[in-house]
Amino acid sequence: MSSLYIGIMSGTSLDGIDLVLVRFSQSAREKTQPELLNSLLCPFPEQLRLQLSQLAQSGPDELELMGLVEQQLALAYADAVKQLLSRAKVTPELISAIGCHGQTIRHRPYAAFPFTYQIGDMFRLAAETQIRVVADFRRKDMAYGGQGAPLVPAFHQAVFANSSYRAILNIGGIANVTLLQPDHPVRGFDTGPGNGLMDNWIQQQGLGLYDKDGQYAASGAIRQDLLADLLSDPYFQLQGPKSTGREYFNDLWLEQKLHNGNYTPADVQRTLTRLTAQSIKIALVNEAIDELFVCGGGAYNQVLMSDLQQIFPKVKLDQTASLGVKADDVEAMAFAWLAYAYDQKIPGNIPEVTGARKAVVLGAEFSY
Ligand SMILES: Nc1ncnc2c1ncn2[C@@H]1O[C@H](COP(=O)(O)OP(=O)(O)OP(=O)(O)O)[C@@H](O)[C@H]1O
Ligand SMILES: CC(=O)N[C@H]1[C@@H]2OC[C@@H](O2)[C@@H](O)[C@@H]1O[C@H](C)C(=O)O
Repeated sequence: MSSLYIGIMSGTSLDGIDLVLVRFSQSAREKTQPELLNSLLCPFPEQLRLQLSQLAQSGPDELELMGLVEQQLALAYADAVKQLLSRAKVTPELISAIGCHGQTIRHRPYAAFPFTYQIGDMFRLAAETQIRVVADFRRKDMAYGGQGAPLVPAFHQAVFANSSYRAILNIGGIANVTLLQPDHPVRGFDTGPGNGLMDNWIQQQGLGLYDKDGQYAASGAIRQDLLADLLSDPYFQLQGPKSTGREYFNDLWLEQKLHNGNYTPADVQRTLTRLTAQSIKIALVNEAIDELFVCGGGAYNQVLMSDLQQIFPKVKLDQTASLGVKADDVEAMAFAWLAYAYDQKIPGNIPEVTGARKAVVLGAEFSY
């Protein structure tokens, strides 16, 4: 028995929608490797990207904007699904479900009443595609006292674990790491900023949406005083479980750190790149990892990758592509897997990772 699932991830970078078409065979309990059949990245229309970015921070009339944006987002997801199906030459009735992350617009695990919001009208997505949708994966973990993030570690364990001490590092807008240590419970947490601060900074300079291959950072120098200031944030010293978001590591956070410092824009970009690498080192300082596999868009930033190799000289550093899954596809595959896990009644969270009181099946179903 095999079944087809679609995974949809649109993450904190707001670069667009990552989709995958995956085949699962038998039960996931039998360590079946999910087979990637097709994938697609659909950039957000500019207006939608700007609105999502606006919603990720406090502003006027947020509810009205959220209502409008949720519908447009669902339509953008549906359009992307149709493109994927036509590329793969597969019809909707062959798909068991879409696992859709939705778009995080607020993540507040440390609020008096912790909450997390992923938007996108999943009923509209189901109706538009005529495929059932499994979504809203984070809130059940939170209901059991967890952070609601990160959720990918269970998938990383299912697909990437072997007999060496492996860390899987996702560098998206925010960065998160999974520690796959043989004979130990899986651990994982958000290390802090990934590409998000770098993206914001280069956008402010009017030099594009992101620092392609790290070329802009390469034109600057690391400013040690600024780096020390950035690393003085208490988040970096917190032990896991911990998670964060771009409502914390954002322009305002950076502005406060830059205050009156006299840094060239290129030096700031270079220092932010080092910040991502250095904060990952702080998180892993007591871990004798053998291998570090990187996924997420940050895997393509050559300056960041070479910083990581410099900081972890003895560790084998590579992209997850060398394990068979392209850097861009890992998160979307994880959400296809979470939908599959929902159908198989397999818990999607790991209590050691999120801090939840127990492992539970995550998600909710939206029928068409
Ligand atoms: N060629 C490249 N060079 C440098 N950076 C790149 C390149 N390609 C992508 N990126 C970076 O990767 C980002 C997108 O990464 P990704 O899609 O993994 O993030 P996300 O899934 O939105 O975020 P998160 O994992 O936090 O939810 C871009 O915003 C950009 O900063
Ligand atoms: C609340 C939220 O959307 N968190 C994201 C974000 O992006 C990276 C990091 O912060 C991670 O914790 C999480 O995404 C991945 C998919 C996760 O849950 O594992």
